[in-house]
Amino acid sequence: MKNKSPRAIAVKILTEVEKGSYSNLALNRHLTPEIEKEDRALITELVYGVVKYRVRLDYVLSKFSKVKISSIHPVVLNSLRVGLYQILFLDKIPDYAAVNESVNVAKSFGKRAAGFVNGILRNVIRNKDVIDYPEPAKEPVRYLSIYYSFPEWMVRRWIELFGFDFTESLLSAFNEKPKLCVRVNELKIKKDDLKSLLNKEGVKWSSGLFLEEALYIEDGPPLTRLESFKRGYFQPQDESSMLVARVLGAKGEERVLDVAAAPGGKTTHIAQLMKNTGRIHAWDLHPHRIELLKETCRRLGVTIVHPEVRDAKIPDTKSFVQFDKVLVDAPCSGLGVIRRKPDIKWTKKPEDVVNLKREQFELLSASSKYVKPGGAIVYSTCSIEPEENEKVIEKFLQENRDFEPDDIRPFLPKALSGELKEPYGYIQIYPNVHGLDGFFIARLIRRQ
Ligand SMILES: C[S@@+](CC[C@H](N)C(=O)[O-])C[C@H]1O[C@@H](n2cnc3c(N)ncnc32)[C@H](O)[C@@H]1O
Repeated sequence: MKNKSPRAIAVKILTEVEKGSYSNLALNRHLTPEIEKEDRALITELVYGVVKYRVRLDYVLSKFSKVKISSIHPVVLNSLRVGLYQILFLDKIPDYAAVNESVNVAKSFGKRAAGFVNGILRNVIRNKDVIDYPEPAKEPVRYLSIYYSFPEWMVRRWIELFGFDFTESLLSAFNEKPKLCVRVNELKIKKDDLKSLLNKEGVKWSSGLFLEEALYIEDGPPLTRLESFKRGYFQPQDESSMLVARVLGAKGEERVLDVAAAPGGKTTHIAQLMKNTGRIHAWDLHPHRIELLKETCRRLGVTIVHPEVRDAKIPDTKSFVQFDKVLVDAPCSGLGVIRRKPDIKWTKKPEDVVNLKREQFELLSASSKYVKPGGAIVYSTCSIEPEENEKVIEKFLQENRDFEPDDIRPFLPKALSGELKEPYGYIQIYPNVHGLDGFFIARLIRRQ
């Protein structure tokens, strides 16, 4: 496909995503520097929009197409989805422009494909205000699954866990476009100085919702091209992820172990809170991810981290009871961060949650051996699934009587600690409640 229009590029990316690419990686590959800022923004919006709303888009298309959706050629289908997404969701783009652009993309497949796309999209425009969706009262799972575009298994699971109303607000929040959040690297720059510098670099920012080290990026050039990024004055990181280092509460001069550390967002935040004193051992299973962690430490000027490629499930007996603080930021389903990674809707399967909980429990159990008596272990995931979170903690506490839940309220901002219930040992963050990525954080103490 030689067409270099933003819609054509979006269709190409979407067709790669359907073959198994992650949308963020495919976007990075195709968003070459010569593409204008506005076009980059449009391509990104179209790709994430179609990935996010695929079920709803296909449902609407199926109402207007005589050909079964599964029989339409992927490029023609993605031209239709891109056109339909603009018609249903992007008021700033006139309907006729959305149709013409999709027709142009489909033209590479011949006149018939172009006519097919033209006919369906024009028909949608005439009828878009009277599209029938399943009735929520009669078919709650099907309705939520189609309207908010989620796999039925996720919707069913969340309705069982949280009820219909909470699930609906959760799905809606997962579909919102999250703002980019960064952590001010106070090891290198004062927050007010970074704000002034960002102003000079043409970046619009706003303050964090809960934490003083957080800033939201409202608009501006791509972050990694900024001098302030290259100099290590900030690190992209969601605010809920920043809560983890806060809850760990490591102080300067302590010995800390971060068993699943790469690419290092939380490790470097811990180092920042320790004022770059003491020692952090940072392990990860994957060598290429440890390289990323080293690079992050270098850029941010963090010097107390000792990275090591290690499987944290294999005991290192000489390190037992050696650490004041241990962090287990466990591999997880990622179902809490769908607003940032919409592919998760389609790549995760119900069995992932079941398989992961075993892995998470083993990782927590193995890591607990390194905690000194009186020391603390923090367990976190970017998931909202109880099996990966409080159930792992409950099982661990049942089998490890030398650990007890700790009160995490002193480590949290007041706006969050107020909502916790006894024994105050963990917090579950939800995007629809807190406006942050879904996250779970628990803190346990090893008895003296
Ligand atoms: C959620 S990510 C960690 C993110 C990291 N803490 C941060 O804030 O940047 C989980 C990490 O666990 C690592 N991992 C998975 N199994 C592991 C194991 N058995 N031992 C050590 N690391 C492991 C993965 O390679 C992955 O980098």
